[in-house]
Amino acid sequence: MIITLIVTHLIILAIVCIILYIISYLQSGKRLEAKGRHVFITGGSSGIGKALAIEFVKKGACVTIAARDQGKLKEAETEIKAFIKDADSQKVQCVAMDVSKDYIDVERSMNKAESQLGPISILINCAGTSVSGTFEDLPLEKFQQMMQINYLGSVYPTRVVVKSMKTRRQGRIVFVSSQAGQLGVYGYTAYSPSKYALRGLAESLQMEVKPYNIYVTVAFPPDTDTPGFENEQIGKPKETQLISQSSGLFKAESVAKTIMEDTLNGRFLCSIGLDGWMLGCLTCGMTPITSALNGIQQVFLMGLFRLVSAFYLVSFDRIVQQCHRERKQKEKSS
Ligand SMILES: NC(=O)C1=CN([C@@H]2O[C@H](COP(=O)(O)OP(=O)(O)OC[C@H]3O[C@@H](n4cnc5c(N)ncnc54)[C@H](OP(=O)(O)O)[C@@H]3O)[C@@H](O)[C@H]2O)C=CC1
Ligand SMILES: CCCCCCCCCCCCCCCC(=O)[C@@H](N)CO
Repeated sequence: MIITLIVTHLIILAIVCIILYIISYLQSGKRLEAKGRHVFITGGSSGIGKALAIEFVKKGACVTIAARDQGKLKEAETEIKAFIKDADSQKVQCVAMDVSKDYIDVERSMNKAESQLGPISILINCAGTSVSGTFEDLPLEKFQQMMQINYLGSVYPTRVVVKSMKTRRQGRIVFVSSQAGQLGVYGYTAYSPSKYALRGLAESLQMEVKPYNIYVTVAFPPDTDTPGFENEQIGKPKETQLISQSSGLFKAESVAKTIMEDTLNGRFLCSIGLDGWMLGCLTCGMTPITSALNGIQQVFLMGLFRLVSAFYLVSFDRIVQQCHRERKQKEKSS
């Protein structure tokens, strides 16, 4: 009796695995080799973007980094060039542009980069910034600024490359969201929505461009030790700090390695770390199933992770209550 039960379960499990394997095979792109490709990275002069540039150069790619500050760009360019393997075929260059202001300017800068290093095969939208504070304390302009830089600043560069990627029937487009684009966090009422928006964009765009052999990846990094992260600490509410800490602090290099691998493998969802993996399974929704292993994990673990999330939510609630009490006490004593 027990043996029949076990065998039946194993058969069902095997069938689920086979189905998910077939689905993932149909949905993911074939691996793209980075060697010789032109990789365009916005926000490539610092933090995660710079680490990505280094990883791609190590793989033999040609890289353009884009950001606003020319001085920082030049410094990063020199740093990245030190990782070049084949000086004859590999080039690294930088372009100064603001991803969020003027579409025509973005288009002009990117076309110029393409005239030098060839058509862009991989676009990484990494330029972004964050702001934290309570909803009523955040200046209203910040809500607009976050959407302008983090969301529209990814729409514009993507608009520039899609047409030529479609014609060439090849390409990868990456959006760097955040774990704060998977769950709302105290203090991130302006930042979180701009990162959630990227996922909506990524899902819709993937459906449109798949017939052209273009694959979209959306990455959800946790706190990562970068100049941007350091800046963000100033004025960050204690609640935001403590809640974010639950998924740890990662190195830009390891975040970049994971993003690069998932991009080259044509994976839609890219999670970093153990909590990132759990969050990815829990919030996968209707995202394309591009890895059989991920699909199987999602099917079998989603319910369990919902239970795990309840414990996290209780601990977040405690943090908020505790900070609230502390603040009240401070107000009283002053
Ligand atoms: N570090 C973290 O904890 C996490 C970061 N992220 C996301 O990862 C991305 C990179 O973050 P991180 O490496 O920490 O950031 P950094 O602040 O270290 O680097 C940001 C980069 O983006 C560029 N940039 C910013 N605004 C613009 C703009 N308007 N136009 C062009 N370039 C711009 C900056 O250069 P310049 O100022 O010269 O323009 C810089 O090169 C961001 O989108 C961030 O939201 C997600 C999760 C966690
Ligand atoms: C099964 C359920 C598991 C749940 C795990 C939950 C962990 C949530 C932590 C929230 C982290 C938010 C980090 C934002 C980082 C960021 O974007 C800024 N640093 C930008 O600069």
